[in-house]
Amino acid sequence: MIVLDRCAVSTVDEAGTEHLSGHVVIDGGRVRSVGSGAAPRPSESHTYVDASSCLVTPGLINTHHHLYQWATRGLATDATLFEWLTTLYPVWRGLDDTVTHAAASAGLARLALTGCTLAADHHYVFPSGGGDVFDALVSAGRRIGIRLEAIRGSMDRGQSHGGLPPDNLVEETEAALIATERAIGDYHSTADDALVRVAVGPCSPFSVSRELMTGAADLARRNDVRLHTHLAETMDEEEQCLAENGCTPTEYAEQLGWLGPDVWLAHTVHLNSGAVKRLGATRTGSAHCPTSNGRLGTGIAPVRDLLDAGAPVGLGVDGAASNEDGGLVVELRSALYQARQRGGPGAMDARKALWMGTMGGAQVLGRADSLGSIEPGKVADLAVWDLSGMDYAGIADPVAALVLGTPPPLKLLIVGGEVVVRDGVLLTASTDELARDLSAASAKLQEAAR
Ligand SMILES: Nc1nc2[nH]c(O)nc2c(=O)[nH]1
Repeated sequence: MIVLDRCAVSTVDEAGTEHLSGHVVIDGGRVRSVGSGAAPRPSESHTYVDASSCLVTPGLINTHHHLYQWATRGLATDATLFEWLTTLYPVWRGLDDTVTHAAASAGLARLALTGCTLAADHHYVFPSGGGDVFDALVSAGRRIGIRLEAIRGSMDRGQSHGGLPPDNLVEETEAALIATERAIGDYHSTADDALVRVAVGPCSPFSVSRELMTGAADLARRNDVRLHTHLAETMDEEEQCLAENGCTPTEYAEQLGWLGPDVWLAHTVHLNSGAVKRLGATRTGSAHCPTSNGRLGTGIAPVRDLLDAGAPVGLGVDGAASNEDGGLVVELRSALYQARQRGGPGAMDARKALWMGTMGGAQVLGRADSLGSIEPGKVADLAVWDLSGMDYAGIADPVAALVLGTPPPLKLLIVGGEVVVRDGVLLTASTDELARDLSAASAKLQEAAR
């Protein structure tokens, strides 16, 4: 049992309940109580934490990532998405299970250290001869100790079929579907506090055939798991889709059965008003990736419009090859700034940004019944932000300090009642070791690409 006392609490519950001086009691991996004033002292043995000068929020939820890309940061820094991908595909050809494990471990560590308790990772590169890279990803998740939505991605449309990736990087359609179903059987858990869930994720319309898109949707629905892909990220994609299919990417997705409450789409930058309405009406989720969209110069997603239309929207860090920082908390501020650049100062406030990074993400990943807010009975995934010190001195509103101020260090990161980060230090792995393995993995990939 853990008692967090004398802290500000932003519960992110339906009513937006906050306590300027309050407490949270955690028992058996769940929230036992949350409220104002001093914590009731339990009679059972417990760990007492004086969390004054801290803000407790739900753990942040990252709805889109490509963890393997930690091994290829800093390349093609001034390119469009298609130029960036065609530069990186040959490097990713060298990916294997050792590189994936090192990259994913470092990426998950960075996420944990920036407040993330659940990360969705879209792994879509499976080079022949690379060993079991999906297994390496899941094992990295277990090592670092945050929850993982492991998305078994795929590509089957190489250049000889009009796709963007080289032929030597794509899988056969049927083989990709069989491997995806195997990943679900091996790793998916339906428990409401599951540490690992599996979703189905053909990569993007320009790297996946129509057959794989529809086959993946059938497979996911047969197995009752979620569906994920990239959509409407650039105008290049839209132009290609119009030329090939005579419709926009959103219309194409709908034709293939790819809108619905069990689907979430990464980026959704280029949406016309009809597309926004369809995503809202079908409750299709969006993973909004503001930093990556800025790094690749793809545009500003219509997040305010999507929320107003009733579509769930969460935040995504995206792969570290298009977001070298790789941290999650800073995405709260990026999302707020981008919404305001598009829609003016009333388009988003700090609390809505925090909502997107927590409850919005839980909705997008279909886990809002157990995660995303601090309420009795819910799973105890919490970030305890340390707002002591000069950087936060005198900022009256702790939520504004979190979203608009310097990204704060963590006093604690708690996943299902287990402490993963204490006083800014990751407890589950040595960051020196992670850095050493990551450097070796990056060098190995770049060497292989020469
Ligand atoms: N930002 C990204 N967009 C993508 N589209 C695609 O097909 N792959 C990617 C990717 O890795 N990052």
